[in-house]
Amino acid sequence: MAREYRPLDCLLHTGSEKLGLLILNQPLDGPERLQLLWSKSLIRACADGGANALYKCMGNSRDRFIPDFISGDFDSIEKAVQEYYKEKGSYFIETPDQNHTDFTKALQLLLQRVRDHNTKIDMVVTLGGLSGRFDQILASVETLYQTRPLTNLPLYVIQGSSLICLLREGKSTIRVDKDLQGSWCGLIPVGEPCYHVTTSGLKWNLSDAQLKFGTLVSTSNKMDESGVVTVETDAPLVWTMEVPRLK
Ligand SMILES: Cc1ncc(C[n+]2csc(CCOP(=O)(O)OP(=O)(O)O)c2C)c(N)n1
Ligand SMILES: O=c1ccn([C@@H]2O[C@H](COP(=O)(O)O)[C@@H](O)[C@H]2O)c(=O)[nH]1
Repeated sequence: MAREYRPLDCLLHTGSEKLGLLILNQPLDGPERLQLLWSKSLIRACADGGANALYKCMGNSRDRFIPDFISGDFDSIEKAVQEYYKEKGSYFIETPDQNHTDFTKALQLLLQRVRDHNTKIDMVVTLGGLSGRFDQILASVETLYQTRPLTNLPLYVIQGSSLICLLREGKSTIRVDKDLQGSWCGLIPVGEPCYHVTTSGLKWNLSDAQLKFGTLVSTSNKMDESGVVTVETDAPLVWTMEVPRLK
């Protein structure tokens, strides 16, 4: 059976989907997107300097946006921010391991808490991770590969006008409300080559094609007017698409 992805539904004011929300150390795209995602979330967390971003973004409303936990090696969170969220009751979890990023460790903790408390969420949305340092951008993709054995939930990473998620081997269906369709999308074989990829619903479809760096990578592709893309792949594959600005 195909896995279903509805990557942009989390950004609609309608809908009943429930989220896990993780904030990374990148500037947030403004309070509106964050408020909407926050209101749909059953668990909210920051990775280290992500707490600085939340603190700054929410300004005088920040006391209504207190994360459940903040984790990391704590080399980036500002002292005043740390004190503020401690006083407001956020749980602090130190993860000193220097072989994994704060993103990977925070996502693992979030998924662990979801499992332990039997929290019913439909997806995890991470804000940040796609801009700033190039090593961290690639590490964000790597986190999605690392986390594959831990969950079947869709994991979306969103920053600015970009979204990524990792499609598993097998069949996937991606549905996007026609009003939300952006002008570009792509299928990027970052972690390993994909030797057999077949798609429908794209302007440039693939038919049992190889996607591999040095051979073919599908960038600057477009969804057709159906709003439904199907992807069948023999290896995990990064789906990326434009995130429109929503009012
Ligand atoms: C082969 C190898 N290269 C590099 C590292 C270093 N390293 C990998 S993940 C990590 C932690 C990164 O923490 P994070 O807070 O996510 O990023 P920072 O802002 O500190 O760079 C470190 C130090 C390593 N452990 N092994
Ligand atoms: O340029 C950057 C810097 C960081 N990130 C992400 O945020 C977390 C936490 O970062 P800290 O610097 O430890 O506060 C990091 O693991 C990255 O995933 C980023 O995306 N871009």
